[in-house]
Amino acid sequence: MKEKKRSAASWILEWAGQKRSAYVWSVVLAVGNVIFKIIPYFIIANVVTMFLDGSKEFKEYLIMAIWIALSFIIAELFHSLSTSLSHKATFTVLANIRKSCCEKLARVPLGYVKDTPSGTFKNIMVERIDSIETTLAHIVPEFTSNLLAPVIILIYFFMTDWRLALLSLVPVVVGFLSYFGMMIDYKPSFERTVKTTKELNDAAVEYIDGIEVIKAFGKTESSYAKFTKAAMEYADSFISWMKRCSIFHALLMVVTPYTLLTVLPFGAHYVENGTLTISSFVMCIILSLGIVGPIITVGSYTDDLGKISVIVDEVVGILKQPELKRPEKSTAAPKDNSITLTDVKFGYHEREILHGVNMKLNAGTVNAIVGPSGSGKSTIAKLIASLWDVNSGSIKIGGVDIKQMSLVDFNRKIAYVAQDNYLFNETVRENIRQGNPKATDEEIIDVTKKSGCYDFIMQLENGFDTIVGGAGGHLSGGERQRISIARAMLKDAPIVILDEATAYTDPENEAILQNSIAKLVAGRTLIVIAHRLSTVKDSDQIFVVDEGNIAAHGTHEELLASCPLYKEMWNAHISAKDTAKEDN
Ligand SMILES: Nc1ncnc2c1ncn2[C@@H]1O[C@H](COP(=O)(O)OP(=O)(O)OP(=O)(O)O)[C@@H](O)[C@H]1O
Repeated sequence: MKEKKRSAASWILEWAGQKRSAYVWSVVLAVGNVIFKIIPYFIIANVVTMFLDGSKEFKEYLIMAIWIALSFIIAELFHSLSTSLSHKATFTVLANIRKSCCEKLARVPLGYVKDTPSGTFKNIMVERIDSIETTLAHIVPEFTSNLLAPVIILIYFFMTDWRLALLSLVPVVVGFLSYFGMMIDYKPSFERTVKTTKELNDAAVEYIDGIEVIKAFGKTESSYAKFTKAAMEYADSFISWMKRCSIFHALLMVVTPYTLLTVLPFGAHYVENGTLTISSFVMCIILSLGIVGPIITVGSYTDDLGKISVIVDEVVGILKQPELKRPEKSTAAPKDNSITLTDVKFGYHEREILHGVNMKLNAGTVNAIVGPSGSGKSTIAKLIASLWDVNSGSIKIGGVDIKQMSLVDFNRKIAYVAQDNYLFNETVRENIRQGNPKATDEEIIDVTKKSGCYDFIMQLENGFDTIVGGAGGHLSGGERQRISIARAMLKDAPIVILDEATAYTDPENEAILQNSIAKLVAGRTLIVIAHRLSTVKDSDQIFVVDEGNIAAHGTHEELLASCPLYKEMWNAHISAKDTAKEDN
């Protein structure tokens, strides 16, 4: 059955959580504000009537003036209390939306995050969520009060003189029609601006991320063509929308305020023919002036309500993404750290990449995955690391399907180091500490000594306190990899996956690193993906992947004897090494 679409308001109330009552109180106070804002209209009408009746009592006029002043003060008090409460609730809503999005991104398959340009998430989670702050904080009290005020005034207006009350609505109706004209294709127009804004963001992020390549290839002009095109479309989406709305908007702003256009001549006529008293006429003029302002304000908020609804839809779009299917609590505990893949099939999109992979990795052994580029090695590693879910088949750790394990328990089991592991723009020390937030400074130093990166860290400008730059940009590729390995080692997980984790390291350092890795992972289940076959030839077991299938597995010697593809790759590797030596 198709799930019923929830309204933006119900989502907002959910995100408001404990602060929901603040919104309720904000509305109650806003109603109080309306009542005290309307009272002066009646007092003024009363004053005019008194004056027309010939009253000359100064004291009475003074009391009326004091009541008017008091009403305004009380109305203002209610208003500020109301907006302050709605602001508190709104900041909770914004914080909760962002928290939910962040938590969600950690639970969805990596593919969804990777396939979406990072500018899109940033735009939704920062700018667009921010953009609803003012509206949301003001809309609750002010929309209520501005909607309620004209209704109360109109009821009184109809009781005073229904003919003038109806006539006063003529310009308001024209205003409403103009407003509906403006709103006819509000949703698609606004969605187009949202789309072009996203594209502009993505183009900007891509341009900045790729600036190194752009400069290196001298493509500055042609590469910002995409950005310029996005900027033009962004501008066009707003301009064409504004053009279409401008006539309706002008009508709305010009006609709506003129309730007097009908009330004055007809009122005068009714006084003339004796069907309306002068004091009622004055009252009607004052009431007609009181209707317009709030109606225009309500009109402007409906536009904001539309925006909020589109932004809530975008956030819900993220929150509704299918998650990795994992229980909150593990339903079984692995008996050891062996890994078994049974008939695993997987594709990133429609195209199947792995066509029924079977592997058995014994606990505490060193296992290598080798094969031609694009054959599916990293995909196997990522599936074992649970970054994606298999399409069919199963992956078991110690006899337990990883889908039966909670993400927390699973994460304790595995340390995964990729070729380009992300480093945060923090100190070297804090980046390594992410492997184990409870680690002491001594433990961090110890792991860097064991993984052979202590010396180079000490040579950095501020040693362990050196800030590594965005994505580790202040460090070389090899340095980033070594820090990533130290971070993974600090995690002390029983299963370690190294996916081309030493690819950027020079041969001399690679030997040191391999040595330290061998010591550090002793007793753990290790999976290594490497192009340099000499670094994995001593593995307990080597799996040869070819076009998404396991072509063969065994030790180096066994594969040399039985697997032509492995033999070919080995020979190519040896001759490349020899050529490199000769060149030196
Ligand atoms: N996120 C992705 N979306 C779509 N296709 C992908 C994605 N990642 C990898 N692929 C495709 O899946 C196939 C296997 O890729 P994979 O990275 O597993 O190969 P690999 O053997 O590790 O290659 P290499 O040795 O070059 O790193 C390739 O054809 C690749 O283009």
